[in-house]
Amino acid sequence: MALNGNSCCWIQERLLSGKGSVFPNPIHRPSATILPCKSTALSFSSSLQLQGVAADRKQRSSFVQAPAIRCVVGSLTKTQGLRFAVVVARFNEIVTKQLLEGALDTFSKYAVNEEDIDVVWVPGCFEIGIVAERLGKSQKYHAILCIGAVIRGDTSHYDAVANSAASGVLSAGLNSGVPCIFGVLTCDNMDQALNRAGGKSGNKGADCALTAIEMASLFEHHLK
Ligand SMILES: Nc1c(NC[C@H](O)[C@H](O)[C@H](O)CO)[nH]c(=O)[nH]c1=O
Ligand SMILES: CC(=O)[C@@H](O)COP(=O)(O)O
Repeated sequence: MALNGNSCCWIQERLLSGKGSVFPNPIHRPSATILPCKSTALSFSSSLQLQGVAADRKQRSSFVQAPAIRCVVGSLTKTQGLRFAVVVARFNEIVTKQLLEGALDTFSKYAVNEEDIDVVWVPGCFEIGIVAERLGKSQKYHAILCIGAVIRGDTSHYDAVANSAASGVLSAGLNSGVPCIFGVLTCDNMDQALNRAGGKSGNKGADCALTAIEMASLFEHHLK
């Protein structure tokens, strides 16, 4: 088990303090050799001698400090300088304009500068993917928010449009390397759609704007 400088110093401190060994259990000695950092090599060997002394005097109860797990998450409060494109479908505009309004309100609430937001209108959800990919590849934006509403009709056309929209947005993100957020409603009727565009079920456009901010921050502040 290779240790970093911090854990070597911790082990040295623990041994010198006589608080028992640093191995979790005498019978479970690590098979790998502990590799102390060079600066503590000599003092480390004397520490191991102390370990024997300490062990004679006290019941061994010890633990090994695992290296800290690094957690990475995008921020919702570090939006300065983040640029966004919003691709919105005109089809079912009574719904999509409310999704767009929810998204823009959220960007404003989280201090995204208006001059850092571009809105691009397309005819329908089927056209979102190719436009999102073009915007992503332009490298002008930190995230692309894709907004639309696919509402079931009398035929299976719904499935073609809904599935194409989803795969189009996914491909745009993967191909451009810029987060593309799926803010497309897929509903059985207009009531379901309106309820999710500012009605009793909230506003999916606002929700996805938050996702866009977090992903833009994750990529810009942590994954470069
Ligand atoms: N039925 C819906 C459509 N249909 C149009 C397609 O998106 C596309 O514009 C057309 O097939 C030409 O390529 N679009 C929606 O956004 N929502 C629908 O419910
Ligand atoms: C999702 C659609 O394309 C749909 O609105 C078309 O309606 P229909 O299936 O009645 O032609």
